[in-house]
Amino acid sequence: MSDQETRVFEIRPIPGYGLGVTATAHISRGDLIMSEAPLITVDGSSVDGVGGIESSIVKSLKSLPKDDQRAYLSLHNCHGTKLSPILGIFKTNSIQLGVHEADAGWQVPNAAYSWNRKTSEELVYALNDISPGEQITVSYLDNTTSKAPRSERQLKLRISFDFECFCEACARSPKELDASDRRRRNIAQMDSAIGAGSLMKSNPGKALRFCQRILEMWEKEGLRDVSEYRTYYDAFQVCVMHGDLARAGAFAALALKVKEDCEGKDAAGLEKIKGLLECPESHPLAGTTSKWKTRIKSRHSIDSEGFEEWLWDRAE
Ligand SMILES: C[S@@+](CC[C@H](N)C(=O)[O-])C[C@H]1O[C@@H](n2cnc3c(N)ncnc32)[C@H](O)[C@@H]1O
Repeated sequence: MSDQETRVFEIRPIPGYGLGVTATAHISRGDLIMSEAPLITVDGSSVDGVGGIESSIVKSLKSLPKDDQRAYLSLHNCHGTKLSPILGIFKTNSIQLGVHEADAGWQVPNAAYSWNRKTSEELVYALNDISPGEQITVSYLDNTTSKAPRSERQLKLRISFDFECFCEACARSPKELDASDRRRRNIAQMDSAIGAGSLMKSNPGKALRFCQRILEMWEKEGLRDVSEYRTYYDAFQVCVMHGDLARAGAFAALALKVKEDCEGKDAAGLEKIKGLLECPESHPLAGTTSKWKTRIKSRHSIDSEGFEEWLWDRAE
């Protein structure tokens, strides 16, 4: 965990949630909140079944100082007697390394964690600006389930963590919940239409409009996480495919910014997007058609006036 003096959070009981993490200073989107090496890790590919996982945890625990062993055993176990305490604690608190996904399972989290392969640490970055006293929250769900309608999210949280979530996304009025669920279904449909690939080629204006609407809808949902990276990258591909190198470059710049904000400057995949930002025409889809051909010189800078209108100008 970061040095006590520079810590911007504290761990304390939150009524109804057990222990939680609260900001002690102003935190801006893109700030690193904490970085921590795991107490123990289990390599799922080299252990056999549940028994193998348990033996691996026990072995790792025995090699730790007594204080760390006690710290492990004091963690929350939401699985009661269904699993041994060692396994129950592991399943309640472990994070899959390398998976993109602070504390409290939130559907509009203000922070997200990511694995840093270079330092072998889990990092938590702020997704929004966070005020002192505000709870720091991350999603407990994988990228697909966290984007699903409320009933699916609740079911998964009940099964995996045994609680009912009343975060601001889940505790909306029935009318607002209905609108939120519809938005999420709509996003999923547009996402798969773009993912299918043929839309990008046959109707790039519509594909770009879908990207724009997905971003707008997530903003309405109050969620600005690393999934924005994929949407900007899709928009990049639409533009590069049809020869608009200027907008492709701008979308690459936005994709890069999202990834750096949510996962830091060491994030996996940054080199690739930096390369595409420098040279969009190096992408394999570049110039599939010349429908939108532009010269890269005409790129607008992200901060310039009128940038948003220019950026989405080709959306239909
Ligand atoms: C990884 S632990 C988090 C630390 C836990 N709060 C503690 O006191 O040890 C997961 C557990 O925290 C609680 N929790 C997390 N987010 C919650 C939420 N939004 N609403 C209610 N309980 C929550 C649930 O009991 C869940 O099983």
